[in-house]
Amino acid sequence: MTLNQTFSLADVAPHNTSESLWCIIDSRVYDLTDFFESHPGGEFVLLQVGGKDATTDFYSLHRQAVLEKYGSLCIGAVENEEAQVIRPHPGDLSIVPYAEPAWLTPQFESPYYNESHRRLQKAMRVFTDTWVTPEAQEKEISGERISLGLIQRMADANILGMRVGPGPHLHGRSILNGVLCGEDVDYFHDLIVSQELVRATARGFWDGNMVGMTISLTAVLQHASPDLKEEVQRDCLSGKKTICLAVSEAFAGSDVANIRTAAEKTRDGQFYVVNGTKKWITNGTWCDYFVTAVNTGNGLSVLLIHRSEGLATKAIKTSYSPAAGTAFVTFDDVKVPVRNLLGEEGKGLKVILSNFNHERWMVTCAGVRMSRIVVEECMKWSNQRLVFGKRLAEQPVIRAKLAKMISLVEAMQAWLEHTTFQMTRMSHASQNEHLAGPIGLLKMYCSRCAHEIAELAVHVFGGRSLTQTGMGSVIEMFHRTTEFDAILGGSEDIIGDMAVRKAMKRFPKSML
Ligand code: HEM
Repeated sequence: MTLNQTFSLADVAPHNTSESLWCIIDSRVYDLTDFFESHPGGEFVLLQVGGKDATTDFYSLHRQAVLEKYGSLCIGAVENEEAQVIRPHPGDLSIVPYAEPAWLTPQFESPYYNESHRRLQKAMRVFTDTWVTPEAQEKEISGERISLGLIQRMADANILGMRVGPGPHLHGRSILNGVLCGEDVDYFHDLIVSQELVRATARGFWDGNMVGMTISLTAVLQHASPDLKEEVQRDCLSGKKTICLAVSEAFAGSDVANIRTAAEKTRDGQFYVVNGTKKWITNGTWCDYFVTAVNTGNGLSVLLIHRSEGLATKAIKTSYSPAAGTAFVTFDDVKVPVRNLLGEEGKGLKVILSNFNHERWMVTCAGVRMSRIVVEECMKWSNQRLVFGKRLAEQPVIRAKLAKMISLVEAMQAWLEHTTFQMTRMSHASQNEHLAGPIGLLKMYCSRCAHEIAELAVHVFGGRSLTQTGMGSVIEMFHRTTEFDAILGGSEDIIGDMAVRKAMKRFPKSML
């Protein structure tokens, strides 16, 4: 893009044919001569605006990001005119109403966040805008796994460690080059990392971005022997190796107790021999370690299995991007040293359940932020789209949909923050005792709200919500994938039921 050269309106006007085609957008002059034949919206519309100011037409159909991408078409600026459109920079907060949670809105205060949270949010936003979003957008389409370069970058900044939540694994580590000490990390920092990373708006890539580690490394940190824990923590948090959770099977999803993958001890008692299959294993196509639920004959047990002879993975085609690395895993006489048992034999359910709260809460953090991004998209579109000669937002029916969406997202964030605050005040054991029910209900509520927001957004965007490119692409992705959150980490019906059963157990014995 060059703005050194300036043109008058009279200079631009003659360039209105296919031989030389210029137009003005927001005080900048674009030479479309070599572009108009490949324009995704067709040649005709561009020939119509040749030599003219096309600002209104352009912004009723495109986002500023299109101009950033095609910046090389810009040949200069219109003399004595100022640009009106705001050009975002990495790290910027959105100024669209309700696009940021209240604590990031200057007029409001929050009791939950201190200066360290604000520093982390700023640094995470710059990191996501600069390094994550460009790769996420590319890989979501190509379906390739996250690059080793980005994993390394996250490892160096200790973002990988942050993704497992607060704890001793972060002690002695500096987060994002001194923004925060690992010892000071709490669940609000954890929430910020999840909510900022998901802004890359690429659902398959988001799951591919180490979600497998988030939901499985914790089992190793809490239940492995000290030397195994040390080894795996070092491998995973340095980005050298990757790890995933292998629980669900064709035979057993939320009914974990029905798992058929079997582990039998060798006669010398040195190894388990594992046989069976696992299905829907996020990141499984490329992971090195598998935290695997197995049937040891005396109940459910959990083994840390290294990718080794007899372990094969195959990609499963799902409705979202293969960048998530969703796998079908086969274990064919895989030999696993007994030291790789996590927790006690036959008591694996405890190991699996011990991380479910954090997983469900993390899924909720991301889902709430994605819902807010959808609200932002709808607000922008309603403001820019002209229909029947008016902005979409001038139609009361559209405003009613926006009101519904905003109120849902604000309610979700408020309940999420309230729950997060309780987490900061409880030990891991107390969380398991007192928060399993409330987190289950929170997740259920948020996945229902997201479902409703997706439906409303489709109505606001119309046909554009069906296309994977252009203005409605975020809505298309959200509508296609948000329902996953009702399933991941436990189906919403089951966790809702679990929450009520837990509450009924605490019901007073005497009649009321
Ligand atoms: C620098 C100038 C322009 C560039 C680089 C450009 C680029 C694009 C791109 C990349 C798309 C695909 C959708 C998207 O990513 O948003 C698109 C769609 C479209 N463009 Fe342009 N465009 C330009 C100017 C214009 C102008 C001035 C008009 C109208 C007068 C126009 C009309 C359209 C239409 C009708 C579509 C299809 C949109 C839809 O159905 O959602 N474009 N353009």
